[in-house]
Amino acid sequence: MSRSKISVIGAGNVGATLAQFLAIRELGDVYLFDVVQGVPEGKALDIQEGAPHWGYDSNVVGFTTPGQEAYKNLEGSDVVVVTAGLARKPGMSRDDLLGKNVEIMLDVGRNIKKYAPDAVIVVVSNPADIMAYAIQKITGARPERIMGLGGSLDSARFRTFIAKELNVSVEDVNAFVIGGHGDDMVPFIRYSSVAGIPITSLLSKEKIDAIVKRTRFGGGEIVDLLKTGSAYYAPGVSILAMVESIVQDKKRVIPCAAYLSGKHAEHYGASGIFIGVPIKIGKEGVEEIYDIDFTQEERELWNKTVQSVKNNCQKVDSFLSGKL
Ligand SMILES: NC(=O)c1ccc[n+]([C@@H]2O[C@H](COP(=O)([O-])OP(=O)(O)OC[C@H]3O[C@@H](n4cnc5c(N)ncnc54)[C@H](O)[C@@H]3O)[C@@H](O)[C@H]2O)c1
Ligand SMILES: O=C(O)C[C@H](O)C(=O)O
Repeated sequence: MSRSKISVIGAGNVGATLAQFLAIRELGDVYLFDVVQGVPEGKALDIQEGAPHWGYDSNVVGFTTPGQEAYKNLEGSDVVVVTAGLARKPGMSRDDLLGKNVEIMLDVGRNIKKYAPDAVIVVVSNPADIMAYAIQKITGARPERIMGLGGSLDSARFRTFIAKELNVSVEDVNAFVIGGHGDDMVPFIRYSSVAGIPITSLLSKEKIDAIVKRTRFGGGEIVDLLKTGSAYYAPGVSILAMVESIVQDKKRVIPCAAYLSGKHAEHYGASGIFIGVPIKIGKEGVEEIYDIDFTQEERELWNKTVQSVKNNCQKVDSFLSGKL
């Protein structure tokens, strides 16, 4: 069996961390791209030289993109992960990155369209649901081939905080977060449990509210601590889980930003946008979307997050108008 080819565009904190995780797990050969001269080559070589200790045979190579010739190396990618773009600093929201990052998506997306039109695309650049929408418009790829990072990371945070509060293994905590990857994401309390026991019977309402709040602002908590950028270790492994499920066709069910149309659009009251919902991830990308029930209160939270994603998609539409 030939090795998978995984391309990572953006060799910054998230991209380089992911590249190393991919190599350590030997999920395929890793191709790293960035606009800053020498950075992708240097980081790829550095990761490659650790191989004897880790024991992996994955090839890790890097390419500087100005002049666009480098992008030819995207050809044959099974997966392309987009981590190129600005990260926020204290005082900023993810939405503040929209203007600059959508410009970067135009450059990146055009090259994916040209060289890797059949790849499954994982969009990480923020705001991720909105950048997934932009990448779909720019590449024209089938929406099922595109997913955005959000829930995989937010759920990992939610599970971590529940496990720490109860002093139990994270392995036994099941929980997920849906909606946009922004401050109005929806940590789903009713579907969260420890070894099948609902968290509502283990934790007080006050404790759960505090965990939900911390999860919603989990990205901002790290930004405030780091000061110079945003999280990358937990994002790296959250993307790794998605890529692993694609290249190994594992069919994992993970909440991610996926495109809603047809019966799912009707169920979720949101059509033609990417937003976090539980999906089955396999070789084909988004292989199934699960429609989950809402109580009245949950539906209100859901509608709020849908509205903010929709507003941002309109900004992308105006930006891309006349450019495609
Ligand atoms: N969706 C999520 O859950 C999630 C999680 C973490 C980070 N992010 C986002 O991922 C992005 C990257 O974060 P980071 O911490 O790695 O930032 P970073 O600044 O460390 O790295 C970004 C890299 O992108 C490169 N870049 C910029 N324009 C490019 C272009 N046109 N082509 C190729 N490369 C280009 C930069 O040179 C830089 O190396 C940010 O937008 C951040 O907000 C999203
Ligand atoms: O918070 C950010 O800006 C980065 C990322 O979306 C995160 O949740 O860590």
